[in-house]
Amino acid sequence: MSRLRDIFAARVEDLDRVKHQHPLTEVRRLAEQSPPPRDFLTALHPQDGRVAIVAEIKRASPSRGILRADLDVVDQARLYEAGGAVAVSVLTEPRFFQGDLEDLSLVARTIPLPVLRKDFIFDPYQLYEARAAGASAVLLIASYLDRVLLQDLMALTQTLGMTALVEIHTVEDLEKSLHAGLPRLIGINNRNLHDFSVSLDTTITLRHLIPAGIRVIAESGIHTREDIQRLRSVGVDAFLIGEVLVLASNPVALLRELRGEGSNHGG
Ligand SMILES: O=P(O)(O)OC[C@@H](O)[C@@H](O)c1c[nH]c2ccccc12
Repeated sequence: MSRLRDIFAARVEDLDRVKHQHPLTEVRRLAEQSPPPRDFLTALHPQDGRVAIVAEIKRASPSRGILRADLDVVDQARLYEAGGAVAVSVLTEPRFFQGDLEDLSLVARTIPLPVLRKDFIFDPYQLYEARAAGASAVLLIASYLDRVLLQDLMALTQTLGMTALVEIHTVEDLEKSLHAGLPRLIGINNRNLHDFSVSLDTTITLRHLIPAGIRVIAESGIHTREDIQRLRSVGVDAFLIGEVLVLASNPVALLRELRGEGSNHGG
């Protein structure tokens, strides 16, 4: 549990500081004044039937270190939109991923796609912050949150008009999520957040245990068109892809290839 605990522990410290600078009442007011969020769930089902990719922006990760220190988040977001991504995920954790809430806010103001706040969320304050920054969705990591907290955060996310992406990695996480209310969207993380090992078999094992009606995103370790076809065949609705897109010299071309556009692999 150590790596994930370390990241959350750092996040608890960060949040204490932020709360002193900007009290909850202030952030809540900003959230309430923000325009209604774009619909994340609807975006996952593009009308033209194309493969739904949520493209991620991150400068670094604890498993890989620095990916691209000079990444321009606005340029990258525009490339993702041009490549046909249905939504964008922005890491807002500063220490391990070198992200910032301001990155999310810039992206949300620049492109029309819905934006996911990718962070280590454990406090309602962070949901108001997300909403005020223009997020349409937030990540909730089931393995870290107890059932009651998960339930409260899911409920507030919905009240604020955003979508909760409830992330699971094990059967226990799935059971906890289902008991915490009715998630509308579950992300199966192929990466073990405790030791960072990755296997797409995680999605293949857990997918069929998720009740009908819940949308499913496969997350992490997706590199090729073949990976996508393999995961589509077990009924995954959408794909969250970061590393290969951040490292790509031509993210537009890579997105098109991953989506099967303009290739002879078929859609
Ligand atoms: O870069 P990848 O392997 O394509 O993975 C993206 C995304 O799934 C990953 O960044 C992620 C999934 N769950 C998380 C939780 C916290 C931080 C990051 C993540």
